[in-house]
Amino acid sequence: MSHLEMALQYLSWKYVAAVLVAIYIASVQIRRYVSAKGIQKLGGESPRIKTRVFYSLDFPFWSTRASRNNRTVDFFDWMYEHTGTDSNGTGTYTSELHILENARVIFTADPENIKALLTTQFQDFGKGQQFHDEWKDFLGDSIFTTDGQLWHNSRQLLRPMFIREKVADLDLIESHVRKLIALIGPGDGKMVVLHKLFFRFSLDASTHFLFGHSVGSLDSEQSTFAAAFDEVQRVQSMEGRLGPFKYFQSKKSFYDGIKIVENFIEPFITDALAMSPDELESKLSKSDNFIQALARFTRDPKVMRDQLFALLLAGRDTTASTLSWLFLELSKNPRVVKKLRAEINEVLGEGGQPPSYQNIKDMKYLNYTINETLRLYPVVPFNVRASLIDTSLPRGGGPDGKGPVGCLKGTPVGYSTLQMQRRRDLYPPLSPEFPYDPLEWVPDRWATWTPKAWNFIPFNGGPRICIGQQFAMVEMGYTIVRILQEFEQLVDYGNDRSMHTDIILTPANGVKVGFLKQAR
Ligand code: HEM
Repeated sequence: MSHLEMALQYLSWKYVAAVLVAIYIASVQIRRYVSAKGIQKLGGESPRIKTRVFYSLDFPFWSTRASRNNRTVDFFDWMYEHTGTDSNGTGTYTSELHILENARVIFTADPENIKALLTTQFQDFGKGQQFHDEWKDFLGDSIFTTDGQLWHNSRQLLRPMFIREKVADLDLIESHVRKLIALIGPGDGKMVVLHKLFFRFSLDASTHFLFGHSVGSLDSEQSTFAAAFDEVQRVQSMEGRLGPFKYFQSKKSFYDGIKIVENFIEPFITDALAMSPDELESKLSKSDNFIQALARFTRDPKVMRDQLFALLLAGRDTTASTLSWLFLELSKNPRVVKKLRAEINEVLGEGGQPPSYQNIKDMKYLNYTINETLRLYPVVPFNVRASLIDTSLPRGGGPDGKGPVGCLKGTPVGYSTLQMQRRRDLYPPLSPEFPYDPLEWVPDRWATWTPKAWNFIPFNGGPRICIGQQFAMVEMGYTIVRILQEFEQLVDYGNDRSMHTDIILTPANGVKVGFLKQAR
């Protein structure tokens, strides 16, 4: 007879259960006490977000509901306001949630803290193990999911693919822009569901750039590849929001989607690996495709698969979504369309000549327009890092919020560029010299205003700054120029500016625009 069975002869089950519960509660209290002491030593806590239910179990419900209703920004505003922050500059834009027995998540929209996360304390914060584990089925050990040496290797591997000659391969983009313009139609003002076309366009351009072969989604509306990739992203993003409840979500469609994308990519990897390093070297040229270039640096198909998935995610929806927001705003701002067209005609003449890389770089108003879109609608609106060691964030802790915030190893820190770039207190006060409301889309503000360092970071900053920034700016600039060379005026079919936040920020109700060849 075991000791437990002997003890049970003398004790009732109720008694044992009560003792176990007491032990559990005591252990939770002890762990909380130890954590609190550790946090105090490193800095302090930021203001706590209070929810209605025990252990904040209702938080995942509220955040998921806000996302479903396209109210994520309001939800985050509520989070900060209810912990003493407002848009006049009161408070710290840093607060924290204590969830379950002893888990803690910090949220911040403070440029000082974001700078620490991304650059000054780069060694202290990274993607972290939990992020890696949550994303590994999708993005494997790619540049997006790793830290330290593994990340560094990926960055080294991918850097040569973004050299200027690759970035400036405008012929590749032109072939897809032509199809896009053909689908926009004859310029009779009829409604075009533009965001869908942009997503198809950027998928074609990205797959062409990455695999040397476009999936041709502009050729046929029903693209299995696009639907599969969208579904994988949807489930992945939902998982982050559901927190501890993620295990109740079915992931069948997620794994099916991954299989479809893998089956598409696999033959290209096999072909590239079938070439010897010498063959690949001799093929090296501007028209070399990305996979072949990658195969000169790695012969591991898994490494190639992971990096290609990461780049597909990074390169496709980001540019499509930014273009969607930009044209949504253009449809409401005919004055900006006129100014853009005037600049295009001044640089390229009225004959519709395609712009060069340098032309795009030199068009000031075009770049203001893209930057203004990335300011108000940064396509990666929320992001996360985790402390890799016991450390602290510089601001938001202590009674006045000016002290550091202690972060024990493994603490997730969510940061939001969207929230930060919309903070009124980070802009000059409205005046006759600066009449531009920060919450309005006005490209002209860039002529007289330069954001302070770390107040505008749509591509992130520091060592992990977006590797595709130049590629994206050129692809978007080129596309805008080509469309506006073709059409003189846009018609707004009742677009609204509500925002949907999945992994990226998209117009919640799409973008419906008419195009006119000649202004009415
Ligand atoms: C409007 C367009 C784009 C925006 C706003 C954007 C923004 C960003 C942001 C915010 C990050 C940081 C993510 C993080 O560290 O958590 C990032 C990383 C990255 N982006 Fe972009 N991106 C854009 C387009 C592209 C394109 C076109 C490519 C490639 C074809 C690309 C490739 C990457 C890669 C590889 C990383 C990871 C860098 C690293 O961790 O070292 N991006 N991007």
